[in-house]
Amino acid sequence: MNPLERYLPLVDDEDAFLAACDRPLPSVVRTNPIAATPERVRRAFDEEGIDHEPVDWHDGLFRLPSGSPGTNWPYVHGWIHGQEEVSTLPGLALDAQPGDRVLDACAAPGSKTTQIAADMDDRGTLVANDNNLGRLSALRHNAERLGVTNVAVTNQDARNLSLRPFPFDAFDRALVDVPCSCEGTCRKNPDVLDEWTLDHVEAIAGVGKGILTRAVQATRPGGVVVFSTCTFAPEENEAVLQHVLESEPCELEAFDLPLHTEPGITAWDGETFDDAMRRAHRVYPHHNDTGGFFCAKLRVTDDGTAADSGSERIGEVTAE
Ligand SMILES: C[S@@+](CC[C@H](N)C(=O)[O-])C[C@H]1O[C@@H](n2cnc3c(N)ncnc32)[C@H](O)[C@@H]1O
Repeated sequence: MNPLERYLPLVDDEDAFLAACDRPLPSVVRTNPIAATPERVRRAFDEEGIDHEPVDWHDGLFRLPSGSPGTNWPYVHGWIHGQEEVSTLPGLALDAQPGDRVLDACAAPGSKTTQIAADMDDRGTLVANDNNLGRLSALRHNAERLGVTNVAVTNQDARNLSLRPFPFDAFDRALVDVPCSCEGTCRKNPDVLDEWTLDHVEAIAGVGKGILTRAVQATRPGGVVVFSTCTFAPEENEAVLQHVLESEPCELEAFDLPLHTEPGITAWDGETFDDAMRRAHRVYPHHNDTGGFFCAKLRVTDDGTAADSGSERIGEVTAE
């Protein structure tokens, strides 16, 4: 069975949803405002004869109908970064400010990290953590190419993230872009549907719960935690949020996104979720001709336990 059929009861137009999931996704690049303006990038594309189309809801994004972004010189100069449209949404929700202390708990290869660094005007502290050392090399390369200097790279299991390496005991904001079953990337990588199993969905949802829990604990009261996945599976989305709402001092906050989204759901497969789940956003491919995505914003409400809960530092820390 095609796993996408699980979600037909959730969508407004079943045929349009399945047809969109079957169409290849165009390459998209994000302007890196540390190095260039959207207008400068557009002129560079014109000068080089690179086909490009604007994205109507974000003036820094361009679709490249006929090319891979890594082969043009605006890329080599760090003016642009290949990043799917929906992948820019968590950064918009996080709204990081210059001088903030920000955690990116699952950061590699750094698309969202480098977007957040630009929002911070490359000032403050951005901790880019990932448990996969190989993927962290790609993050370091991207940060260097894009001229990002406010990033500290850590190699920890985010479920036990230690704050000992840092001269502060809580973050102002955290992004939790967890590993997932990646169903929403099927337009780019159809293999994800062939490899799909419910056992994997449930196992990876457990990892998501652990990472989101620790990120909330590591964020100061009043701080913001953004949670995102590229899957439609409620087990990995609403059920993870429900777990954290019940166990940590935080609440779901309403927020706007500049494209068509649907609210998070309040029931799935015999389970019910908090009504506030409707404040989360589901992105279906047929509404904006994008990948699939999920994004929610939590506000930490009470004094959590940001300091280390006795866990040992697991990985190395290197200043970027
Ligand atoms: C969806 S990807 C992150 C993409 C990244 N945020 C970006 O925009 O480029 C999920 C990441 O989580 C990492 N990961 C998986 N389990 C983890 C864990 N327990 N702790 C920290 N990172 C983990 C994976 O190595 C992977 O790089």
